[in-house]
Amino acid sequence: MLTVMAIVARAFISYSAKRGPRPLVICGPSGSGKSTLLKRLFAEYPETFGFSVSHTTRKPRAGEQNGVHYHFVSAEQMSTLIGNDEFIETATFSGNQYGTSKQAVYDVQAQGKVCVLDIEIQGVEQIKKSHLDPVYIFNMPPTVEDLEKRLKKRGTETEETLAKRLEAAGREMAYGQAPGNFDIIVVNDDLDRAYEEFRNFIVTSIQKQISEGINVKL
Ligand SMILES: Nc1ncnc2c1ncn2[C@@H]1O[C@H](COP(=O)(O)OP(=O)(O)OP(=O)(O)O)[C@@H](O)[C@H]1O
Repeated sequence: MLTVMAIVARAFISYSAKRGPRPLVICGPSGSGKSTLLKRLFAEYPETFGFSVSHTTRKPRAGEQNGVHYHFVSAEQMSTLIGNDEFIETATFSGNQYGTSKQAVYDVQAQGKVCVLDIEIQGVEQIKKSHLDPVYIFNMPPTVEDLEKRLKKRGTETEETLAKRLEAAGREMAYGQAPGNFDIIVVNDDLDRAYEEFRNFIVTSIQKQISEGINVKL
């Protein structure tokens, strides 16, 4: 019995090692500070992390390269990919479809980088059904009142979009705090303190993977 378990464990480790480092899912209400934390993380570890290249049905703009800025696809190709369950998350903005494919995440892993996925709850639910096996981080503000203040101060919202974001925040915070949904909940109260907790958790996880033979630069 022990031998079978050892074989299974070894097979799993070698499978993961081939795939590369585990992706990093970061989820949290709009305005909770995900971009702020990620920006600091990328600045501190410029070679460790990467973003996946999304698919889109919108036309390329001048200077945009297929496979670099986006994978540009037709609406028909997009539907086929969706039908084949290729995406972690899809969304529609002003008539165009966008999506993060599982393959795009594997491509980042193959470069020995930790693929960062800044996704919403639906994406988290999708990814839990996949084989991507990421590390899950939920980022939240101390209170919804703080969130409102920060979004107002950021100056990016109309009254309507602000109301929508705050309404979604209540649902998201309940999901984020439900037992078992995330590996860690980082409350973004004081930015320096929150960043330290965020960074230390990620670095510890990467160091563990390195000790298991995964190749990633830290
Ligand atoms: N700990 C903090 N204390 C005070 N303000 C903060 C803190 N963290 C972030 N902010 C500010 O709050 C605003 C929202 O942060 P940010 O844009 O990083 O959020 P986000 O979660 O990435 O939002 P979105 O999902 O809409 O992109 C920004 O103006 C940022 O400077």
